[in-house]
Amino acid sequence: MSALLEIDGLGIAFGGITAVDDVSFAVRAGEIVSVIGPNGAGKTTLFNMISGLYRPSQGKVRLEGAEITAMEPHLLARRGLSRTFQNLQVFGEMTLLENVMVGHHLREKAGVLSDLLGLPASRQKTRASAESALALLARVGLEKAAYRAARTMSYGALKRLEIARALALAPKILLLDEPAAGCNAVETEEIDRLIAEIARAGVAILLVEHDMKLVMKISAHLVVLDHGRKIAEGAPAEVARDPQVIAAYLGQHGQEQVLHAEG
Ligand SMILES: Nc1ncnc2c1ncn2[C@@H]1O[C@H](COP(=O)(O)OP(=O)(O)OP(=O)(O)O)[C@@H](O)[C@H]1O
Repeated sequence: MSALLEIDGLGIAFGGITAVDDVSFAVRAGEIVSVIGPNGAGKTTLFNMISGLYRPSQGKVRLEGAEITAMEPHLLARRGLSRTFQNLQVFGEMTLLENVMVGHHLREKAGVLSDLLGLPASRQKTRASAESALALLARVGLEKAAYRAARTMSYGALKRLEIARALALAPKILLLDEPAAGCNAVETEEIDRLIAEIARAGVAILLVEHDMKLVMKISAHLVVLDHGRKIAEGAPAEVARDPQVIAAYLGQHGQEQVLHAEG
């Protein structure tokens, strides 16, 4: 099976300091790949390059064989790559449904102007996107709260809302930056199940996450960064036994979680 997303020698420097250096790996369709590493290793910077927020100073990104390096995020979304952010990016005063519809609109061909003018085609389109937004909320277990303001929801629910909004772009690959950060154990379990379900439906997932229990349980493949460089990659069990990875990141605690997740 050929790769869906190819990261080829990607790197970037800020003011002469290299944040990410010559990182390469691939993600196949429907596969869950996680990028792990200590704080400041370059994980979010890598995501920002892949998702078109930063222009890399070296290397290329390809989606389905076509080069997409430094392409604007809305064009990437149309090609099937969407992402969530480490910090919540929801609109508190809007309902959950409206929050998802904002994501859906990015994918629509008709412009904002026809919406503002309230043209019939646009009204029909709005109805259609409300229906699909409701279906997406159901997919993340939030359909009962569709008409509640986002600010009234728990943190874990809002993390799932963000995933629903990213799914509104009908991605082939979804980049999730710390989807379980700040979540309690129950919320993390829900996120864990949701990610696995999305991947089963054929959407590839590229994940940055510090919760090693979650990472080890759901990932097919791990990429380990340290000081901007890839120091290891492979199956979770393999990576967990790599002395360099243990020294740089996992330590004894993380390794125990891996062995536990395997068992
Ligand atoms: N816009 C920027 N300007 C300058 N330096 C930056 C910028 N973005 C990131 N960096 C630097 O790049 C390095 C990698 O940071 P990054 O946030 O990617 O790490 P991370 O692995 O995501 O860390 P964490 O786990 O804490 O989220 C850090 O030294 C950071 O200070």
